[in-house]
Amino acid sequence: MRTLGRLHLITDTRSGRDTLAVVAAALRAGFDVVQVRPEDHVTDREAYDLTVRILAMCRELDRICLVNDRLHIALAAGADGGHVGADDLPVAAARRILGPHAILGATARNPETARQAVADGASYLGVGPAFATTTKAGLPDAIGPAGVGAVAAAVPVPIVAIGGVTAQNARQLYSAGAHAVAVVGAVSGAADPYTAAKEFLA
Ligand SMILES: Cc1ncc(COP(=O)(O)OP(=O)(O)O)c(N)n1
Ligand SMILES: Cc1nc(C(=O)O)sc1CCOP(=O)(O)O
Ligand SMILES: [Mg+2]
Repeated sequence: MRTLGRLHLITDTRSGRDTLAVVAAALRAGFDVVQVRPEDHVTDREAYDLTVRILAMCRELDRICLVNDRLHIALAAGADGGHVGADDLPVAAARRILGPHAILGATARNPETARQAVADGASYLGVGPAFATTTKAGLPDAIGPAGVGAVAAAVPVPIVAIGGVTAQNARQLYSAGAHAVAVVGAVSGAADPYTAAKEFLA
């Protein structure tokens, strides 16, 4: 299994932005992982086409490409793995589908669910919301760096902190024990996504 990088871009297919241009900017700036996260209304065909194009961009720069929720698309496109949460396939089922070598992320918001997800086959955990976010509705309250750190201390796999992450607050999450941060709005919603992505590298 490949080493998981420390900066993950999650695509934003909502904003009317050019998703591919944002991905290109983030990769050029040095982001290590792209998670393709099509909105629920996006058809499988559209999601597949988007994944194939983003995967090609990742392959060119030897970066990792994951697919959120839709594991059949991850498999069909030949992506490096996928990510599942509470409303998706159970982690053990996702592992069976992706096979033993794929990267499999699972959302975990506390140490107990984190331990279970790892026992079921997760190779990394998405932990959040670290800070308040408007990108996704219906999330629980932010758990802060301390909540992220509590999960990191409970499991031996990399923790990817998500939710309200900016270039300014990312350091707090790494210090708390996160291996990586995952970002939507701070890059996709920026006037200049390349400059915004570069700020994370600093
Ligand atoms: C790295 C990372 N962490 C958490 C999530 C959220 O996954 P999930 O809870 O399944 O919610 P959706 O993203 O599917 O709306 C994630 N995608 N990535
Ligand atoms: C998709 C998602 N999942 C979260 C979770 O906590 O599970 S937070 C989130 C959205 C993150 O977007 P932004 O970087 O713009 O805050
Ligand atoms: Mg999901």
